[in-house]
Amino acid sequence: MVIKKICCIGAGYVGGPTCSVMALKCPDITVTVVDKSKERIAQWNSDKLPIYENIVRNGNIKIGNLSFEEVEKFKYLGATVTNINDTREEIKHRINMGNACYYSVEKLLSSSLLSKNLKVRIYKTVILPIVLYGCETWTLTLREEHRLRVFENKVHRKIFGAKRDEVTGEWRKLHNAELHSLCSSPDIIRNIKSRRLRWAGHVARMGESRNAYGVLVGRPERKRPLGRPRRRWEDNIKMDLREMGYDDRDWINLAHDRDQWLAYVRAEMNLRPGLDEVVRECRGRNLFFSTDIETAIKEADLIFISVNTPTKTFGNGKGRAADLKYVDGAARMIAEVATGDKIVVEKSTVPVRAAESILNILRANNKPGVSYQILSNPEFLAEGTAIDDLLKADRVLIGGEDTPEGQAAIEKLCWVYEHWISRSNIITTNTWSSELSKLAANAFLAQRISSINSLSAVCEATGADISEVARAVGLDSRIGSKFLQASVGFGGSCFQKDILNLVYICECLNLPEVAAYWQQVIDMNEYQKSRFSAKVIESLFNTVSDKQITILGFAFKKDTGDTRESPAIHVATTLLDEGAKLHIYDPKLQAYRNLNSCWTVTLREEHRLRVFENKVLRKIFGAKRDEVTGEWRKLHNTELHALYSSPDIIRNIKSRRLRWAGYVARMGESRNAYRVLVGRPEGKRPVRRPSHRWEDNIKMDLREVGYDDREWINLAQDRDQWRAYMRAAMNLRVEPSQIVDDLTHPNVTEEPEKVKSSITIHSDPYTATMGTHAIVLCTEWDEFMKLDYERIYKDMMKPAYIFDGRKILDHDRLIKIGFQVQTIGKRLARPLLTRAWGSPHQA
Ligand SMILES: NC(=O)C1=CN([C@@H]2O[C@H](COP(=O)(O)OP(=O)(O)OC[C@H]3O[C@@H](n4cnc5c(N)ncnc54)[C@H](O)[C@@H]3O)[C@@H](O)[C@H]2O)C=CC1
Ligand SMILES: O=C(O)[C@H]1O[C@H](OP(=O)(O)OP(=O)(O)OC[C@H]2O[C@@H](n3ccc(=O)[nH]c3=O)[C@H](O)[C@@H]2O)[C@H](O)[C@@H](O)[C@@H]1O
Repeated sequence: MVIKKICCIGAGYVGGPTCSVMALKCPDITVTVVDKSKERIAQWNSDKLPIYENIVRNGNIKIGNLSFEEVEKFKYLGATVTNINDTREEIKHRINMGNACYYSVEKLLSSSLLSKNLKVRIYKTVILPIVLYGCETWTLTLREEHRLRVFENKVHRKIFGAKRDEVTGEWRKLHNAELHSLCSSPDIIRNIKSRRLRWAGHVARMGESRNAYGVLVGRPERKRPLGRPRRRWEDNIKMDLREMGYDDRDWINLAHDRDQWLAYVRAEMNLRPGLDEVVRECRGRNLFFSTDIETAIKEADLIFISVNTPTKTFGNGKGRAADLKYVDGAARMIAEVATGDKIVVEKSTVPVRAAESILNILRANNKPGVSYQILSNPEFLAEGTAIDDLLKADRVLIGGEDTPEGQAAIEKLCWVYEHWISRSNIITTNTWSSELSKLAANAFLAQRISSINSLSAVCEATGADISEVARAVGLDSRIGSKFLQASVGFGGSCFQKDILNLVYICECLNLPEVAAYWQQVIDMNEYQKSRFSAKVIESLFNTVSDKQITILGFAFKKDTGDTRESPAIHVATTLLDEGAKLHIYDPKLQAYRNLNSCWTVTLREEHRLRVFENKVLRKIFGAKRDEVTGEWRKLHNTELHALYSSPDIIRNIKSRRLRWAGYVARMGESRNAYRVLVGRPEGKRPVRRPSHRWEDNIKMDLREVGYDDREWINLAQDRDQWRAYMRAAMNLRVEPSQIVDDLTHPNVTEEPEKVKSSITIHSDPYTATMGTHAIVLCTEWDEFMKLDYERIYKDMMKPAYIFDGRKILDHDRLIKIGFQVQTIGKRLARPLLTRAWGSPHQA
């Protein structure tokens, strides 16, 4: 049996990315990810994935005394330059030249005497330079990128030859995905982007005396013609930089630092695809997201269980043991619907010997003709770098039974991974070792953080600097430098839960000393979070009651939208308990909100309607006295929404639109309105993106409330169901609720209403810090390093405090601006305030 179909139960942080990479790298396998949550599947099937991871006009021209005739195009150093900087023609010409060269060496490329490596080298040294001549100045559009890729794929196809189809036995051309997995070097577009960046840096450093620089920074004087401006070369540069996480607009300054710029040029070449790109490439081809769990299980040869395994909140082992109810549920579902032989793979992190429980469930419900093999294949990816971790995994661990059937199942899973991971990096063990290794890996990683955090307290008490200690220790190759970054404490959905689980297992095995040893890793983390929160309160003269405090960053680490077990929750809760008013800003949680509203087509119209509504509401609720300046001011939009509890104007429109849509859908064919809805225009569609239709709006509104089936007209026939969707659309909150939910969860507070009234979520770091007494930085987002702290300082209450829980800010600069700065594991000189409070944490 070769694996043809894979099903993965659980479309979360593990299931989604893992299967996307599998689909990318295994074009011969169909991968279906199923989940019981309709909303999650709808997001995976939309453009907004549920996980965030982590580019001259008329008239003669006069220069000085010289007059130049305007021409439409001319050749300069062999490249065609046009008057409207249209590089399409030049790119076409270059591809033609490349083709001519390709045909002259075609025989070599298909020769059986030369190795594939040598042929690839011929392509890179003979053909590619001809195509890429002058590419540094190209402005690429998607169409041109496509043409260039088609050319490169043609050459690669010649080099790598045909493939015998496993099903039909016939020879066939290699698919693009197969070509990409055979070709390890960066593709032609990466090459162009990297060269373009190198040239851009060169031009930016040229200085004002040079023409090329003048063209770059100069702005044309005349009025811009109507219509969307065409993409400029500089836009390409900015887009390329943004792809690599540099979103500052002032790239010319960046280019002056040659080393930094070179790092970007190199990074461009090595940029791997993000989650969005991988999903976009595979979805609908061999990657599917669905809620039809039964069919996917029935059809699959191999089933991954990637469901969540949270800490138990009840019964035996409450607060420590892993809750296996979702794993159980998935196993029962498999037992119920499976037909034929299945390999069931535990991807979720589970306690040791969990495979046994799964097997018991499957065997107890055994049906004739069905047999199972259970494998353990834990996942080691980290959020935010999932695709990279999956593509370049240090190791893949597969545990199975030491029986011929068990070994055969291991071989089959190895075969899947061997599509992109070398065999030497695939380790096979017995099932229990594999399960324990996952818990052990997380425990070791968390232990390092707790170890360095424990020493950060010693540093603060002695004057040592934890960064220097970490560096000195980490340079010992036996220790290594990773995971030695002192912080406000580790968070995330796994470290704490997995170590608690390990502790519980040890207790059950009557190994109390081992249990106590690992428990200490968690205790140290709790101590670190409490110590940091206490430092904030103490520094603010031991009271934060009614003080405004800004929390910068709420995710448990940068580059993720996940807030599970985030240390920010601990810090925020402690401050709220002490009566503080919190203003919270997190770039990612904000971005989610922006994307949310992008789902609605006519953003401009929505904006106009909201502006109108806000004007009326402002009149109704009047002005507000500013707490800082004491002056009367207009209410901000967020304040208006907090005061106005009914659904806003857009919700109203969406709900009414759905009501009408249901009505039309039920009209029947005799009515014109119905015919307009279902009819399709006959003529050819004009070339350009089709404008959004009313029906698209309806579909989007439905998707927002979790209905992703395309057959909405059928749904509308059921009046009750339709009404339920209409109501849902009316009550959908657009505001991000994740932070509020985290802080009002019953485990966190007994007074959710009080908490809600004490927190404000901001969409901008500057409004979040306005009039605040202190800033507490909880997540190490890059954006926080680039904020305008002079501006922030001006708008804050004095003395202005910053507590850097991630050690990422330039403390000397902040102190110069006037801030009182506190961080982890280091005493900072505080020139303005010399008063001592008798605390060892105070400098
Ligand atoms: N988040 C991470 O970075 C990593 C997580 N893990 C482990 O992987 C497992 C999954 O973690 P995440 O993906 O973060 O969880 P998640 O909570 O993001 O996703 C789990 C998904 O499973 C679905 N689900 C639960 N029971 C189901 C059922 N019976 N049928 C269909 N769908 C069902 C849920 O609706 C949810 O969408 C956990 O055991 C975790 O410890 C392992 C490595 C990394
Ligand atoms: O089993 C899991 O779920 C995963 O858990 C972690 O991945 P993740 O939790 O996504 O994130 P990490 O990068 O490990 O960070 C965890 C926490 O530790 C903190 N941290 C990390 C490193 C460090 O030096 N200091 C530090 O405080 C981070 O800020 C974050 O709050 C592991 O790194 C993954 O290998 C593992 O697969």
